[in-house]
Amino acid sequence: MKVTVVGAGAVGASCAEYIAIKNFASEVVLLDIKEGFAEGKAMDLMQTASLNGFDTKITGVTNDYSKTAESEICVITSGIPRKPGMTREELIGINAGIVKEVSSSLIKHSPNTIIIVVSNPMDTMTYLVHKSTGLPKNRIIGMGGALDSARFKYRLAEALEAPISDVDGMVVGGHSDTGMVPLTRLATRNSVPVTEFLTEERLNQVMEDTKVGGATLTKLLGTSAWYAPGAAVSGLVQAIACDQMKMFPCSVLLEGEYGLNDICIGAPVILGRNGIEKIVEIELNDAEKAHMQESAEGVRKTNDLL
Ligand SMILES: NC(=O)C1=CN([C@@H]2O[C@H](COP(=O)(O)OP(=O)(O)OC[C@H]3O[C@@H](n4cnc5c(N)ncnc54)[C@H](O)[C@@H]3O)[C@@H](O)[C@H]2O)C=CC1
Ligand SMILES: O=C([O-])CC(=O)C(=O)O
Repeated sequence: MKVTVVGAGAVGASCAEYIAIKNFASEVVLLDIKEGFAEGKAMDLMQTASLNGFDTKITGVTNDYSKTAESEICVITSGIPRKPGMTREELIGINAGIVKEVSSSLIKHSPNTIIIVVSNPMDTMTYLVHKSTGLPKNRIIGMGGALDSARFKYRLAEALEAPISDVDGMVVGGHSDTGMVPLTRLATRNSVPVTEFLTEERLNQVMEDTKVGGATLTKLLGTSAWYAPGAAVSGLVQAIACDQMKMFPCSVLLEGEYGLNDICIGAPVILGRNGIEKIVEIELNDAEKAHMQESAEGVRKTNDLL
């Protein structure tokens, strides 16, 4: 299994590291536009192989797409990250051009690849890849919900004073500060709804903390996060590579599901060898449906800027 990661910056390198540590891929190609940067990151990571016990071969290349040929999965992390005080949507001006060019170059050398879009504003960048490449919808996946759900579980565990492994929960909707829809009604601690343990007020706080998870880290770090984003991408890559049929919320082109059309937005999907094997439609209550519609309006506004 050959995987290409475009962008050897914070998220791309973290993603390559987690993929290698999980030891399921034969090769990871890191590609960056900055001369020598991906080569340096790849060499540094390869020097952890004997320490971390992995056999995945990581190579770095400067903008040479011929080295990415026949990749089964390509991850796009190239583009600028936000700075404190910015929204993800403000990145569209620079990132749209990068994502369009990168996806086209990848497909030239790997026509059968599955693309995972990470660059922000992610839902709109995923939609852009759909519109500009025409790849089948099962082969274009946006990563946001897997990360947002991990942050949701972190916040739920904090509120419950429980270990994170006791907690389950999912975030759907757009990957934005206002558009995320954390499904508190369905979140559980060991199969017991968290609503049994937490007040509505505390759950609302969990919800709000989850939605601004990326902004909170951006304020602390001066740039956006990379460890959890890298780990989340590696989870999607592994589910596809190992045909795990695992369920993750991902940004996916909807055609009627959740009452939405012609939009990429976070919804639960099953990931396996063909990429998106199935979109899972769960029954939302009226409030959740309204949040999802509001979230979609936000994503559409950003899509209109393309
Ligand atoms: N979807 C999500 O959940 C998340 C998305 N992100 C997004 O991922 C993107 C990357 O973030 P970081 O890694 O922190 O940024 P970074 O600045 O550390 O790395 C980006 C890399 O992309 C490279 N690059 C720029 N143009 C390129 C091109 N045309 N071809 C190849 N490489 C190119 C740069 O040289 C740089 O090394 C940002 O847009 C950020 O907002 C970040 C975290 C989570
Ligand atoms: O916050 C950002 O800009 C990066 C991102 O998407 C995240 O960490 O959720």
